[in-house]
Amino acid sequence: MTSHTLIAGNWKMNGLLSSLDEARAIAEGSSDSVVKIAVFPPFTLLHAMSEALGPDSHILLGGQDCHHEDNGAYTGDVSAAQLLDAGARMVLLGHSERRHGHKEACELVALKARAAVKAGLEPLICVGETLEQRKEGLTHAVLSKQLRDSLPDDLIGKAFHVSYEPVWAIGTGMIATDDQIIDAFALIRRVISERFGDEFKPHLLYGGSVKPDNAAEVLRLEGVGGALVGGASLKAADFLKIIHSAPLVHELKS
Ligand SMILES: O=C(CO)COP(=O)(O)O
Repeated sequence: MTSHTLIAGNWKMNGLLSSLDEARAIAEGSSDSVVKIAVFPPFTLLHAMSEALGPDSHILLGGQDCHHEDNGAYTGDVSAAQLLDAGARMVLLGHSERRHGHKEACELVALKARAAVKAGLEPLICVGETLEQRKEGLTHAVLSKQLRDSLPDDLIGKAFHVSYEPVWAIGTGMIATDDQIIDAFALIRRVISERFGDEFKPHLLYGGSVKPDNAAEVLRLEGVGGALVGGASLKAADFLKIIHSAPLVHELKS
């Protein structure tokens, strides 16, 4: 069984209205690609980007986080329904910059995932170990716990995605080795199929220092269904090179 490769760009806290030109260039440069493409701009750009790309754009948009409640007195937060309203179809959850920078626990990520699917968004849930945890031989234990506790039962039967992003590979230029990625993906697939059943095969992405010159190698690895790209998604020229180096489809392994 095959599925379209998903190439997603996480703009993090980057981008002003002037950056919409990059989004337009990404759309124009990929109009003939069957690779699934997603961009996660900051909240401030979501609606403007949705308008700039138009209602029939092949680029899926997503928020970088959402609150777990539908609405209420949560100053500074954004709900899943508000993201949808602004043009998002997806939402990033549990990114390590939130798990570590904002001390977000797995249980909170699970509540957010529940709110996301309830609102009709596809969550893209990130997991990954720190360098310390890897050095201590805890990678499997950390990933298993994050997957077990961050994925609510509400995801059963719903479209969602998981990205393996080793914390030490994010923004460092130090991409994980093929063996490290293959090993982590085998574990992630096993945990997800134990939890959701063999039939269920979400997109599994790799993230962490994916660049135009290493994307093809990562994306050809067994079971890698796409990439979640940070820095190299900010410039259309770089992101398009990654999109064009991706296989159009990948095998879904059980
Ligand atoms: O955090 C990431 C994507 O979510 C990866 O960031 P970089 O591609 O900049 O390493």
